[in-house]
Amino acid sequence: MSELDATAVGVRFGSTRALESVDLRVDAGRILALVGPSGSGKSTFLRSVAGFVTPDSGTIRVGDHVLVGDGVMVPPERRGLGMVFQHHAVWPHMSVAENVAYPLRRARWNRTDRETRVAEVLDTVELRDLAGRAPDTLSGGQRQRVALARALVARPAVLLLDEALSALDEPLRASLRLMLRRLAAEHQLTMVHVTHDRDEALAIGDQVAVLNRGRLVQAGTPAELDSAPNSEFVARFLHDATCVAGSMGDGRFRSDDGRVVVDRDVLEFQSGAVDGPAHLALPPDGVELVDQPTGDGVLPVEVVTSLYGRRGRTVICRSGDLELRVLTSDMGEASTPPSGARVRRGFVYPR
Ligand SMILES: Nc1ncnc2c1ncn2[C@@H]1O[C@H](COP(=O)(O)OP(=O)(O)OP(=O)(O)O)[C@@H](O)[C@H]1O
Repeated sequence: MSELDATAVGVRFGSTRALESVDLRVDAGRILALVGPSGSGKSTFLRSVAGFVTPDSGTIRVGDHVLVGDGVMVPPERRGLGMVFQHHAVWPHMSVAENVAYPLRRARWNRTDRETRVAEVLDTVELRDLAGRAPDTLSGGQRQRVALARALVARPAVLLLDEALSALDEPLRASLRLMLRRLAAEHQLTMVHVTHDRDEALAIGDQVAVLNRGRLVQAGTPAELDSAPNSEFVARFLHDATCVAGSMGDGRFRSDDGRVVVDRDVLEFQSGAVDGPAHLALPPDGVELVDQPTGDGVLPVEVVTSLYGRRGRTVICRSGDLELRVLTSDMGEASTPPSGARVRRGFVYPR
């Protein structure tokens, strides 16, 4: 049980800046979910912690142990970390138990201690009954749990998960998310979980960090990120928000084309007050469909199509060049389709 502390980590591959002065911290026994679009630097961060990538600046510490920085670069095998990848690297010629025992064998544990520890870990990941099985007789989810057990067996200080659930289908994925949450709580395991799936990041992380183009954009609890995205990018990425360019003035937001005019009362300013050029981000649950195309904060829309979801139907509308998503609880019953969308909540950022 150790905290992970990364300060000002920078990584460059030739002319590509993969990470730029990233600060991230995970408390002991907590899960940090790292999310961002493809190429944002998630794997590079994880690989820097694991020791497969050498940062050109910054410090990485686990507990009191400096892994990177101050002239130190500890090799991967001496970092005491566990890692699980998307595609389970389980050795086909070894049984489940032999796979899990492998790190202990390399660390020269004696046979009795090894067997006790392997049985314990197989219990943890609910695989004890399959200890003697060959990996090619297991399901994908079972094989991924073997990889997890092997990463856990030597009691890593921090567990690193690189898209570790991404190759699995629901509902297996959901059950492994729960298993990871339980492991962190019951065994006080510190984890960094990299995923491109924002719902998974919010579900699994005690803290969620959003990366974009190698920079940390926002970090906070899932509730903080959900309710207060600090930038247009996070509003788009986490909320599917529609973004409109315009400006703030006279107590309202007005889009450049004049189609969207919204009173300040329903607007939130997560990155401080804005006066002048601005972006308005409209999350789907911040807009409601109405029968009239005009009115206060209403823009005329045409319904294009809709997607069913458990929280309601997401209606895709068009208003001029703008494509707008609206989360609605009732749709499809009305005899005439809605012709307006009223803004009830929007986020404003400087432009
Ligand atoms: N070994 C490498 N050599 C050169 N460039 C690299 C290397 N590894 C990563 N990059 C570049 O660094 C940037 C960040 O890549 P990284 O794999 O960390 O992103 P990611 O967020 O994990 O993406 P994905 O979700 O697609 O896996 C990208 O521009 C990528 O092309």
